[in-house]
Amino acid sequence: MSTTLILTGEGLGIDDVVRVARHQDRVELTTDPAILAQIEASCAYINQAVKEHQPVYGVTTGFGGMANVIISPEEAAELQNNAIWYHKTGAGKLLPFTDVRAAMLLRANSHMRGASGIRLEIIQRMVTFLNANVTPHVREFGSIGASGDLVPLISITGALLGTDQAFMVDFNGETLDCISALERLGLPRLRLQPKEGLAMMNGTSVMTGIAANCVHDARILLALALEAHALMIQGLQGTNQSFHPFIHRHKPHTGQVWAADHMLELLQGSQLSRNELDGSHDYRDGDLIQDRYSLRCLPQFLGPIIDGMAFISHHLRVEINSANDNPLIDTASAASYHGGNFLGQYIGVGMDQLRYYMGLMAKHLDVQIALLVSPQFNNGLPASLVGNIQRKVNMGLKGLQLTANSIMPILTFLGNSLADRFPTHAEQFNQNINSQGFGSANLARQTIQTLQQYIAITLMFGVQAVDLRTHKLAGHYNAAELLSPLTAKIYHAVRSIVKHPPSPERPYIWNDDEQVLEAHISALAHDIANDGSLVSAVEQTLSGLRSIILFR
Ligand SMILES: O=C(O)/C=C/c1cccc(O)c1
Repeated sequence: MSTTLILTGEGLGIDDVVRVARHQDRVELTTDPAILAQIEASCAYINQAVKEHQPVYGVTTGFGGMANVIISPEEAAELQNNAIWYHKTGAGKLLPFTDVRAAMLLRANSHMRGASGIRLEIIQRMVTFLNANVTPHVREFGSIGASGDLVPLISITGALLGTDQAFMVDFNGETLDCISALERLGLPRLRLQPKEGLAMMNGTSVMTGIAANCVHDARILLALALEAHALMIQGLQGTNQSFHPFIHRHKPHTGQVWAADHMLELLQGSQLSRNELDGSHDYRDGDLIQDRYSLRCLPQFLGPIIDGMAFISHHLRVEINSANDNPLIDTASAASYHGGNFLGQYIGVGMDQLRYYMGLMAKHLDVQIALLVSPQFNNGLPASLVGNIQRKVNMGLKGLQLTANSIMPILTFLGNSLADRFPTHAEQFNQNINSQGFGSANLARQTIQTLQQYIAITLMFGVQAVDLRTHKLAGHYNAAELLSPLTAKIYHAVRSIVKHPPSPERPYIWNDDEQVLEAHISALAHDIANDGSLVSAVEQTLSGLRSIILFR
């Protein structure tokens, strides 16, 4: 259901950003007189400072490493408008429009805090663009995340104002130059007044918008990964004893305890996994008395990822609701302060962490797949999870594992940090520390899209494994009858997306030449990326995560 979001500069959540960016929820600026008066007062402060020749960075001086240049009142507006031209230097592919929409929303929200000295008319223009589905073209290279996302934000600014035809937009699916777009919207072209160029470009909104979309997706992938593990544990006939509350009470890290409790919930009622919560140890002929680490230590391994995601989400939310340009105007004290809220280090470090965690998650799932396909470790299932073992020319999920094995190393590679690789010489050594937050967030998007493919594959392994285990235990292949009620939901969702409904006669994959697995991967990954039925099937896991990862 579409709602209207009111921007006040506070209280905006990650899910709000996603609703506007991806689902076209409407946006309005608050009509709260105190907030509007504050915005006006910040503009009045700037105009006065210009008139009185007061030394204020970027208002009556040049920018950055040229801040020693004095700017006269006559030149003050020109300084801002000129910034649009020399920052029109974006390179590479266009950013997804959903990320640019998130960026415009966050820039407007930031300005509503009334500390930036920008007119309401320009803030409103971002909202008009959002509601009319007009999205400026922004390129993937150009920001070092230090003085904010200067180059990407200027692409937005030039389009909003109609500075030149070189600034292009997507107008509801049509590519247009910004001047034609403004005509269609019935809006005049605008010029910036003193400080407004800095207010627009000197902030973290693009990297933060990308990060919000990525964190939303990462939470879904974490939920799906937990459910895939639950399927695979049942496929391997693992025990629930490793998740016993007694164990985790004695090492009560928040994420670890939650993961253990949740695995118990996910496995509850399963007739495939071993129920040993009473402390019994089900000795199996010649087999290990306890599960291997990828099963037994799951809460200890995933716990730090869950806690880490909570940390990232918390700081992302603070950034979303921040004034992040320079200088900031304190109208109550009739002062302006030179600082550096535009340094996107929380985003840079946060997105580095996010990619690192996603890489760890993939590595964990990859080893679970390896157990499943290896008769030495899979507790009696066929090699490579072959369905029809009567047919010798049948290799099962061998090719699928190769694809998984080709993706996992890329995900762990993408887990490398970027924030520590900053150029100290940037912008005449003025921006000599910089966050690389924009680059890190762009890499995070790549991680998310790659992991969506990987999780799709993981689910295919989980589903085939539980069908084969069901056959071993019950003599038929319909795992839905023996799975825990919670994991039966994701099982059904997978079977329905790949258009292979459960059957007592045969597992998901019987003979190699009966289906194109590539098409299955693609259909499942598409469903995940679009919050489809797989995401609905794991709602209980998502809502559990919501309780410990700040989800708003
Ligand atoms: O040092 C600062 O506060 C800002 C540097 C800056 C801002 C805008 C455009 C630039 O080229 C540098």
